[in-house]
Amino acid sequence: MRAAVLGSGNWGTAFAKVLVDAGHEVTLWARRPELAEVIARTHTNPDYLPGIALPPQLSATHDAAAALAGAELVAIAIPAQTLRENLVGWAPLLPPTATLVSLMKGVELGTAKRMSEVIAEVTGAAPERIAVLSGPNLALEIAREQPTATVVACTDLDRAVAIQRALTAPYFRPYTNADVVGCELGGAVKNVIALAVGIAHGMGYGDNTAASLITRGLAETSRLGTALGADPLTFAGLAGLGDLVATCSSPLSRNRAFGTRLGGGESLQQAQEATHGQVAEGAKSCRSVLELAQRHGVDVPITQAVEAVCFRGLTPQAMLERFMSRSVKSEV
Ligand SMILES: NC(=O)C1=CN([C@@H]2O[C@H](COP(=O)(O)OP(=O)(O)OC[C@H]3O[C@@H](n4cnc5c(N)ncnc54)[C@H](O)[C@@H]3O)[C@@H](O)[C@H]2O)C=CC1
Ligand SMILES: O=C(CO)COP(=O)(O)O
Repeated sequence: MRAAVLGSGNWGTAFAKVLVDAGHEVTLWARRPELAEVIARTHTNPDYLPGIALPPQLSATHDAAAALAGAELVAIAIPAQTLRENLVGWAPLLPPTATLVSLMKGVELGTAKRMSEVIAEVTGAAPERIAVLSGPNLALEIAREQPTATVVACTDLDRAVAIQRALTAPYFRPYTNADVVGCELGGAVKNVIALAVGIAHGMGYGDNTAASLITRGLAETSRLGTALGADPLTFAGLAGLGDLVATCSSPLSRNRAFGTRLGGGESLQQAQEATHGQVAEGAKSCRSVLELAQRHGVDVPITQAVEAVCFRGLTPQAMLERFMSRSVKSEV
């Protein structure tokens, strides 16, 4: 199969390697011509995955038309909030029958749309042609070929199975799921919960606090997802609990690290500067996830508090006090 991966940051680059290792002909698109040149010449991506040897068969280009020509699978891994503007340019170049796979974990600001919804809207592609990949997929671990499971979600299950087969590599094991809404929401909301866990970690709190936030974060994600039509069981799976645990526990997570900075007393701007251009999606998607929840009348206290820390001057200390002083209730 011929595949294009649009976005050569951490995940786009690692995912392109998975595709090559699964036996495909892959071209990686980089926004900056100089990065495309370095990847093509050195078979490394020093800006995002230093020390990782990329397969020499992996092509890299700054020319989106060249990357997309003849592609049967197009995977997109750019910051969620830049998807719409980029897709407008890419849409005329997309092969008409290609499967479009979102690797992104965010909800669009302003519209509160999921990434697959933005793809459908801008490209006009039928939902059956659009798939979502989600799960506990820290890019660096996958680039290091550490055994990892993932989920391919598509409303067209035959297509999900075809993608699953195409992506299977010795260290990468995809499962299928027809619940696109649940898989996408699981991925987007866990970034917000990881910010909360990071904030608590930055304040010096330990594993009880983290596990409490993870578990109640999962409850909040399930509540929102169910209200939006997702299958509640999805949140017990890789795109729910799996990704939440990986992201909230790992020092590799940009969202958790971002939260740790906030909890340690840094401002939003300071934390943003420290990411060196790498994306911490939750710091933006907390606003669109909150909007989505408010539209559907769903209580999302952790998301609401994270949004307030990021944008309304709530202090980390006041955030934790707010959680602990909520009215007592039954767990389920
Ligand atoms: N890094 C990871 O472990 C995983 C990331 N994801 C998701 O994948 C998406 C991409 O994440 P990463 O690759 O990690 O991000 P990253 O920050 O490592 O790389 C982002 C890439 O997008 C490019 N970019 C930045 N602004 C752009 C713009 N305006 N237009 C076009 N390209 C632009 C950057 O140059 C870079 O190549 C995010 O939604 C993230 O949540 C999902 C699973 C795992
Ligand atoms: O989505 C991820 C792991 O599944 C990566 O999380 P971060 O974006 O927080 O690094």
